[in-house]
Amino acid sequence: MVVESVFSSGALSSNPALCVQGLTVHYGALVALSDVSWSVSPGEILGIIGPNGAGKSSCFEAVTALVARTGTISLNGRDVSDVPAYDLCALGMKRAFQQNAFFDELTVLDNLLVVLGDIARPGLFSSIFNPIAAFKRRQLASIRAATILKQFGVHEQYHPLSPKDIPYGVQRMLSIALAFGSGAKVLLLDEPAAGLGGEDMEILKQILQRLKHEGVALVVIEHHMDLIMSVADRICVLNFGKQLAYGAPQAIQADSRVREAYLGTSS
Ligand SMILES: Nc1ncnc2c1ncn2[C@@H]1O[C@H](COP(=O)(O)OP(=O)(O)OP(=O)(O)O)[C@@H](O)[C@H]1O
Repeated sequence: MVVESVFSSGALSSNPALCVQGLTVHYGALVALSDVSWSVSPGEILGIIGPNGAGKSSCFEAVTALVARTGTISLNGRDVSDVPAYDLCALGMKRAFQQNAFFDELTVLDNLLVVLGDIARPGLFSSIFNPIAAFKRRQLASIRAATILKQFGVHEQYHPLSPKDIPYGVQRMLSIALAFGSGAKVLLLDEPAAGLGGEDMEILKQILQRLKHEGVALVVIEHHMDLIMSVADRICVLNFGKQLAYGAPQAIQADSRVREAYLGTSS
């Protein structure tokens, strides 16, 4: 048995925000994920790493109920294994995807107002019968949306633009802001650093650390080793759909099985 039991090693958090146990995903005959278990507590960052095709995104697909899977998933102590994807969001589990997806015909600010939904929308009745109140509500929502965007490094000059017209690095931050929306207890980020340069990488790092300090439980799939090793509290390493290792970043970096999986050599 290659995988050390995460239960016996005491590595599973005692009071997790999100806990997955025995997660298994099949795509037809292909076993994309096999018996994977990890957890993350409020104010923690769990990194998920592994070579291409290791099953990292499938892990998120499974956790967010977007593919058929077996295993159990609990959110703040509640078994949500049978809860559909749209209800998981209402329970505080949010996710940003590997590819950016925006409403390009709307401004950056309006993209977030759409996500904020009821908070921003005055409603037909109030728009017709109380337009001033509706206008004020919309104004307050815009101020709130602008504040959230700035917290994610999307500065004011980008708010009136279409997302397609802002720099790629800012688009990645916008993706995270849209996923987070009005708040999240658990935030799943799929390769947030993909394609980012030095300065954007530093901004991303600060965003992750801020969310962590605010008590959000973060699960981050990442290929960028310097980033994930510097911010994560624990790392789960996947290889060919199996959990190869699970532990503190230092232990993972020293693990010869991990080096072999990445480099084909344990030296
Ligand atoms: N919808 C699907 N149908 C069939 N096979 C799939 C599907 N999605 C993923 N796979 C396969 O499942 C395996 C795991 O894929 P997955 O995308 O989860 O890996 P990954 O670790 O996220 O890879 P990457 O780092 O390249 O994004 C791969 O062999 C992939 O080809």
